[in-house]
Amino acid sequence: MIFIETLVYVVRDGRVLLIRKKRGLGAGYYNGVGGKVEEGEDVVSAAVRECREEVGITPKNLEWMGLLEFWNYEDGRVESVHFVHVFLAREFDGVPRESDEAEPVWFGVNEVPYDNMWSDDVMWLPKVLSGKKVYARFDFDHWRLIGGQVFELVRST
Ligand SMILES: COc1nc(N)nc2c1ncn2[C@H]1C[C@H](O)[C@@H](COP(=O)(O)OP(=O)(O)OP(=O)(O)O)O1
Repeated sequence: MIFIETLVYVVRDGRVLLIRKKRGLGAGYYNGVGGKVEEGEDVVSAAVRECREEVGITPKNLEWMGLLEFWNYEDGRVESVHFVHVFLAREFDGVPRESDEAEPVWFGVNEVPYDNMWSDDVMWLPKVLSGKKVYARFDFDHWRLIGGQVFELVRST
């Protein structure tokens, strides 16, 4: 199975908005706000929709920060591939509220709870939160991280 997904990191006043995911893949972990892109939807519309659904806010002026690939293997075969577009939002409308999918929690950008997040996050999220664009690929075995590479994207002139 191949999935196109989004992750949005809302930042304001030195803090980043994460969700504690309540169900589905990664339940119990803190993560950015996001989910799967639906049929016929573009990635920005999907990112905005997920923010509205999961925490009741509308992010504005989303900044594309990179692409992550997550390859999950089971018994030596590819079980699923997830292409995840990452965005920063420095402005939003609304007040974050809890939903049946997610509990929103603000953290200082230097106090992100990496011990309670997907193990890949510490390898790329600090770069994104400091304004760097990234491409990364991570391999998992039954969703246990087994390898990965992270590249910073730079504009060539
Ligand atoms: C494996 O490493 C991952 N790390 C991080 N930081 N985030 C990940 C990883 N794998 C998936 N994600 C993110 C990407 C998306 O934002 C969500 C996918 O969540 P879900 O499968 O629950 O998607 P939804 O559309 O919200 O769920 P429904 O299918 O129930 O509507 O996780």
